This record gives sequence, C-alpha cells and structure tokens, in this order.
Amino acid sequence: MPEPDPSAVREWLRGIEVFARPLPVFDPERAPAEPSALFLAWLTEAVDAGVPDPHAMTLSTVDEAGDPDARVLILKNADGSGFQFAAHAASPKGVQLAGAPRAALTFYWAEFGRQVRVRGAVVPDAPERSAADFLARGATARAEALLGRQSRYLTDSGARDRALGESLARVETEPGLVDPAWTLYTVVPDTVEFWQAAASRVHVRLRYERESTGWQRHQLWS
Ligand SMILES: Cc1cc2nc3c(=O)[nH]c(=O)nc-3n(C[C@H](O)[C@H](O)[C@H](O)COP(=O)(O)O)c2cc1C
Repeated sequence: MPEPDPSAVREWLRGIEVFARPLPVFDPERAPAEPSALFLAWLTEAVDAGVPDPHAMTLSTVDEAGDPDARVLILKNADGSGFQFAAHAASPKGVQLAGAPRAALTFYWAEFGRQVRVRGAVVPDAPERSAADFLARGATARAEALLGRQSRYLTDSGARDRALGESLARVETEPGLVDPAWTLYTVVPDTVEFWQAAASRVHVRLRYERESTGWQRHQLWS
C-alpha cells in the first residue's frame, strides 16, 4: 500500500465540516446557580434525542511520571456532590488515581455541539456503595473484574478464556462475592465548563468555579 500523501490527508480533514447542523442556542445569563442542574438538563436532552452512549465521558488522569492518560468510561451518577464512575483499583487508572487523586472529565454530545469539562479531586466512595455497584454488574463483568488483569498484556487467549470461565463459575456459585478492589470514585468538581458550539463560530462558554461562598459563573472567550 503506498504511503498516504500527508498534504492530501490535511486537505481531506480540512474538507470535513464541523458543526454543520442546527445547534441549540445557549444563554448563559439564564443558567442555573448549580452546575449539576445544567449538566443534568444537557444530559437529559442528549438521552431524549437518542444520542448514542450519552453517558460516556473521557476520564483524564496523570501517571507517576506526570504523563497524562485518558480513556472513555461510563458515568454512574451525577448530583450536587459530584460525578461518579467505577473502576478496578488495580487498573492503570486506579493506580494513577491512588498516586494523584485528581482528574478531568470530558463529555461531548456531537448532535448538539455541546462539551462539558469537569476538573476536581477524586474521592473513593464508601466500601459498601462500591460493593453495591459491583453486585449490580452483569456476571461476566464481575468475573472479569475479579481477575483484576485489566490492561495487562494478553499473550494467550486460550488461558484468558479458561481463567474467565473459572471466574464466571465462581461468580455463579457465590453470587454475593464482591471484589474489594472495585471502587466507585467521585470527581468533586472545582470547575465545570459548559461549551456550546455556534454556527457563527462565536461559541458560548460558561465556567462554574467553586468559591468558599458557593459557585461563581464566568463567561469565557471562545
Ligand atoms: C464507550 C466506552 C465505555 C467504556 N466504559 C468503561 C467502563 O465503564 N469501565 C471500564 O473500566 N472501562 C470502560 N471502557 C474501556 C476503557 O476506555 C479502558 O479501555 C479501560 O478501562 C482500561 O483503562 P486503563 O488501562 O486506563 O485503566 C469503555 C470504553 C468505551 C469506548
């Protein structure tokens, strides 16, 4: 296969339209006092419009060398106390969060041209709540988590299938079995930014910043 022509790729990418669809108008002057209220309103609109995986978000962390890492996860809950996700403490993200318990979350709902950016401290939830989340997962997901090998090198898929089969049998004979390393984490936001694309390219940005007196709202240059 011939090498792709880098300038052709550049032209091809330049030709792909962005925000070429009707977009909602966001009036930051009418935004609620709490970012969780606006987040849930935008998430509800995404769900109601049939956006695929509307509760998927990018979780960004840093490793022990200070290098950034990021991956997509599913949001488990959002309210005035923060944004929750669940992960295995022995996974790379779990290890990174143990060393540097801060994170950023990014949501993007392309159909609406809307992005939400969250930054804050990450706090593990109480063990009983993590256990309840674990037990609410499907049997295969529990069996996989119990193996605690997420993101390790997979060199032998036969060995993987055997280990998974044994773990699944264990889950089926002990349905109350909980992996103590399974953890619900809450990102307690310091800032939450709402970004609404506009066809005019004068995009609208509103950042909530946590102050000792409560949430302050600031519009940002786009
Ligand atoms: C839409 C989507 C949803 C995902 N949801 C989860 C999830 O809820 N939990 C999870 O551990 N990985 C999920 N993943 C896989 C993660 O992106 C990632 O590959 C995995 O958690 C390993 O990350 P780590 O090596 O940084 O720990 C999802 C991936 C996608 C694309």
